[in-house]
Order: sequence, then C-alpha cells, then structure tokens
Amino acid sequence: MAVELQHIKEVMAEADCLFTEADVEAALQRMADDINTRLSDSNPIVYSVMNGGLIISGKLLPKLPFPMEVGYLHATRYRNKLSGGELFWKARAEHSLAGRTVLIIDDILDEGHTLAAIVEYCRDAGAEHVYTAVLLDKQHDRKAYPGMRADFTGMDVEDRYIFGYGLDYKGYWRNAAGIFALKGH
Ligand SMILES: O=P(O)(O)OC[C@H]1O[C@H](OP(=O)(O)OP(=O)(O)O)[C@H](O)[C@@H]1O
Ligand code: HPA
Repeated sequence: MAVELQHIKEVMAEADCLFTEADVEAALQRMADDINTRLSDSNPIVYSVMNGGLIISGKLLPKLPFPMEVGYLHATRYRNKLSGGELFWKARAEHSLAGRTVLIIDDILDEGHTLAAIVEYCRDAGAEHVYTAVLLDKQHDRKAYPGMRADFTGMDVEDRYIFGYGLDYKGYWRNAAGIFALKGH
C-alpha cells in the first residue's frame, strides 16, 4: 500500500526530538576517537549495514584516518515495519574475511538479532576479530542475549520507535538531521 506523503509529513511534525544534530555529531566524534584508539593498527575491513548504516558510516569513516577497506552488507528484518521479523540477507561480504579484523557499522542495536547474525556470519567466514559500532542502543530487556552491547556505542536511547540519521519510518526520514521518536510509540 502506498504511504501517504501527508502522513509522512505529519509524523515528523508530531515527533519528539530526542537528540539534535549537534548531539549526534558529538556522539560520532566520541565513537571515532574510541575506534581510532583501538583499531588504527588493525587494517580492518569496515562494513556498513544497509540501509540504516549508510548515513552513520558516511559521517564516521572520514573521522578515521587510518588504512582500511570499506564495503557493505545488506541484512534487514524490519522491512518498513515497526517491529522486526526474520532476518533477510540481501548482500553478503565480497572480501575474504579469513584472518581479518572486521568492523560492522549500523545505526541501532535494538533487539540485536541483526548484529548477532552478522557477527556470527563474519566469524563463520574466518574473521579473526569482529567489532561492532552503533550510533544508538535502545534500552529494554528484549536483547538477543542478556547484556548485549556493541563494542562502540554513540548513545543510549529510550524504548520508543526511532527515526532519523539512517533510521526510517516506513522507508522515510532516514535523512532527518536528528534522532526523533514517533508520537505515541
Ligand atoms: O537490533 P535489531 O532489532 O535486529 O534491529 C536493528 C536493525 O534494524 C534496522 O534495520 P532494518 O531491518 O529496519 O533494515 P533497514 O536498515 O534497511 O531499515 C537497523 O538498521 C538495524 O540493522
Ligand atoms: O526504532 C527503530 N526505528 C527504525 N528502525 C529500527 N530498526 C530497529 N529498531 C528501529
């Protein structure tokens, strides 16, 4: 069913801004500083998880001034819905991961099934170290396993439906310059 543009505009007009663009940029700089400290000598392959990881990766990578290879993976389990289902792989790694350090960049660790599956996939493909970086970690007790965290996290976010900076609402507002929560969710 086509999404009504008027509805999409209303969603933004009624949303709560949880983090401004300046908050996000500061969080990305903190993440970059941490990643530089820990991975600058590791010659990593850095994978952005499409689609949500696109904006974060584009902002983060120029802040990492060390040798790396860059690519993308595409795995999705929300597919424009508000809750997740089974993970569907659209694109896997093109590089050989054997013996490599891999850094996975995504927008959010929500329940964590997406990142857990990607980490397992990279390990199965022979990666020696697999690191994960997310802008947001949603706070609730529904994680894929208790205590699950990414290696690098920008900010914790409350347990609401979030969009902006790569995160979508029904395919829209990935371009929003801030982190917004859907009214009533
Ligand atoms: O921690 P989880 O509960 O597994 O959810 C997190 C994943 O969900 C979103 O992707 P989505 O499946 O919506 O695909 P998209 O990035 O193309 O929007 C997000 O970009 C993460 O990859
Ligand atoms: O809160 C969310 N918003 C958008 N996409 C998502 N994917 C997982 N959680 C979310």
